[in-house]
Amino acid sequence: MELKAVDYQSPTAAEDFVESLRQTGFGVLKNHPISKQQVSNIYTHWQAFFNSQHKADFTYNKGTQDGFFPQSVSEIAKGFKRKDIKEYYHYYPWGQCPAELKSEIDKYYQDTLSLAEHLLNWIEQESPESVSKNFREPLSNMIINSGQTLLRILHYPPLAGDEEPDAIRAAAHEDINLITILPAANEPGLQVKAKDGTWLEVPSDFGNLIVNIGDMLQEASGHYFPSTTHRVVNPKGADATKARISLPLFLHPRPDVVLSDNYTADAYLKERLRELGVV
Ligand SMILES: O=C(O)CCC(=O)C(=O)O
Ligand SMILES: [Fe+2]
Repeated sequence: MELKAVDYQSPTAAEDFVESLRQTGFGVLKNHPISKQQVSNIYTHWQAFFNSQHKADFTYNKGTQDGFFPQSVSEIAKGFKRKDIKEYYHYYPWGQCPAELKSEIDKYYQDTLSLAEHLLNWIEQESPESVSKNFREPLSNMIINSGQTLLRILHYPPLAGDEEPDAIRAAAHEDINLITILPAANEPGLQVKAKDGTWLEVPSDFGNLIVNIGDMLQEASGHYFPSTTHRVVNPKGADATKARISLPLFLHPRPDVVLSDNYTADAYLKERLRELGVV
């Protein structure tokens, strides 16, 4: 298995991209409409935020889950015991946000949301009839005005050397949502699990956009699209002293969207968050 970047402008882009999602759960796009300058500005500004004490003023709200999550409450992936070596901020347009960062991050959120609608149309259009006939509404419709779509700004601090031996930046997991859109981070480390169990590097050339299938689209497609396990490994050697910032947008359906005979989006999310011990 190999992950090749698909040219967003190519006449066969939809077909090539969806074929990659089907085979690997991941698709990589180049030559896409998200501005690199915008992404690199966000990395710079949020790195400064994570470096400042100001972040503690935005500690997450327990009920609504928006705001800053310090390393001490960072996630433990399903089936793992160690906390990931990361801190992060959950941005929702309705949630708390430092005033000086708001307009930039909101623009990115809205731009990427529009791109997501387009990519969900590609996915639907390229799905065989036997799969798409089970979608209860157009996929791109599911994310409109959902209020649940989450932009996570992740900061993986430089390694200090005193980490617990088996702790990693992000332990192996699957995403819960429909699809995730992620600009290549400023440092490598993201890996995806191939069907044969080996770990493959996701091409991290700055400017690539990485898209992956989450559990909700796997469920809605009757497992036609695989929600693939991925992780972020620790840097070695000289890279250990480098921080890494990444910016996944987790596209969530409206809570009332019916995913399958077994689940609405709301019931699915609650079940998964309970398993993770988040609610
Ligand atoms: O940091 C990354 O590259 C990926 C993060 C991720 O997989 C997640 O937060 O779900
Ligand atoms: Fe993930």
